[in-house]
Amino acid sequence: MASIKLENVQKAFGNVIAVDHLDLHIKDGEFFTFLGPSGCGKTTTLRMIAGFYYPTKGLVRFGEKDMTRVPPEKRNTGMVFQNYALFPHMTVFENVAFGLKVRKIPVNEVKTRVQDVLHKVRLEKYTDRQVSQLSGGQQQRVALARALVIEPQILLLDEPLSNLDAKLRDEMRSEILRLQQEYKITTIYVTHDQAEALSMSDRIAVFNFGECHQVGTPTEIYNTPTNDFVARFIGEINLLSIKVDRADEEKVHVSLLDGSEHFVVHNHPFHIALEGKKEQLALSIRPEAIKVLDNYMKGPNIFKGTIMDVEFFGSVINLNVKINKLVLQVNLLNDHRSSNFKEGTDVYVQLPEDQIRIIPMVSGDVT
Ligand SMILES: Nc1ncnc2c1ncn2[C@@H]1O[C@H](COP(=O)(O)OP(=O)(O)OP(=O)(O)O)[C@@H](O)[C@H]1O
Repeated sequence: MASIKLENVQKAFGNVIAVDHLDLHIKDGEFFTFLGPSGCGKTTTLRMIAGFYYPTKGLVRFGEKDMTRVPPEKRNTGMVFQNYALFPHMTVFENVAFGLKVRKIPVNEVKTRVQDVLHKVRLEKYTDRQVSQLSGGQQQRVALARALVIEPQILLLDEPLSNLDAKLRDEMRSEILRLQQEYKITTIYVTHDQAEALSMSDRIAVFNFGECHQVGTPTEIYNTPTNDFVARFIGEINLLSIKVDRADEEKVHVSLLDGSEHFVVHNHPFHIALEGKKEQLALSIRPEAIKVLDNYMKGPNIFKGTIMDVEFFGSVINLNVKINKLVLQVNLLNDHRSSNFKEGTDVYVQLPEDQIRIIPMVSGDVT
């Protein structure tokens, strides 16, 4: 096992800065995910950890050891690539044994180690099968076995499930987690799929345009995104451009930019840190945090609106509710009230003040 530290890392390819100002500390045994849209620098970062690329600036450490310019074969990392990169005309055994043979491990030991790892990934019956005759999921297991057989300190997985269909992907997700827990190996998982990231990771780093926007546990990232990019990339969110009218220790009073619609927000310490920020601010609230009231109540953040459309998903119902010029998305669990929600119906909605966060907008304007 090993912890990994990236210190102020930058990687440039000519004029293209693929990764910049990157500081990360991945703990021993952690399942850590790099999440972000295509081209945001996830693979480049993974490759700097594997040693396939050296950073233009900054340091890569395993534990306290400086690994920045150590070649890949001396790093003791196991990597699984998106396209598996297996040798199609070799057998399962030969594919998995390859890395051990390169390391000049004695034949008997190679045999035992390959058999052990094939047992772990449940492929012991396929030892002599050619890789080209395996299904996608089985090939993925061979790729995992090949990475694990060298007993790496660190396991690096680059979008390992993207070539599998939805059902197999679910199966392999639990398989990867099971293996990671069994081997207790520090693992970095690259994906652009938020559901994978949320369900598998101990912690997630969210990337965009070569920069890391937030690092946190899945609940931190979902419940307390630090800006609009993270909020929008993970789950659904209502974002409204606002200005702050006044704030005291407990509450922040805000309104839309044209001065209409006032909101009261519970003052999290986080909001104080936003004072003096250059960016436009947004009020953010998840659609499932908004309540539809049975009857009108007096209180802050209660608005009369009209249902514009209703999307029925069985267990949940998504509404778009128009409040004057605003449209809010409201997601509700399907309960006894669901038949009341029809297009054109008036409803009272409440935005609970402790569920609202004010965040800076770093990626363009919203309502
Ligand atoms: N070898 C290279 N030469 C030049 N530019 C590169 C090279 N590798 C990556 N880039 C650029 O660096 C940026 C980050 O690429 P990277 O592959 O790390 O993104 P990614 O987040 O892994 O994307 P994807 O999910 O599509 O694989 C992109 O703009 C990409 O075009």
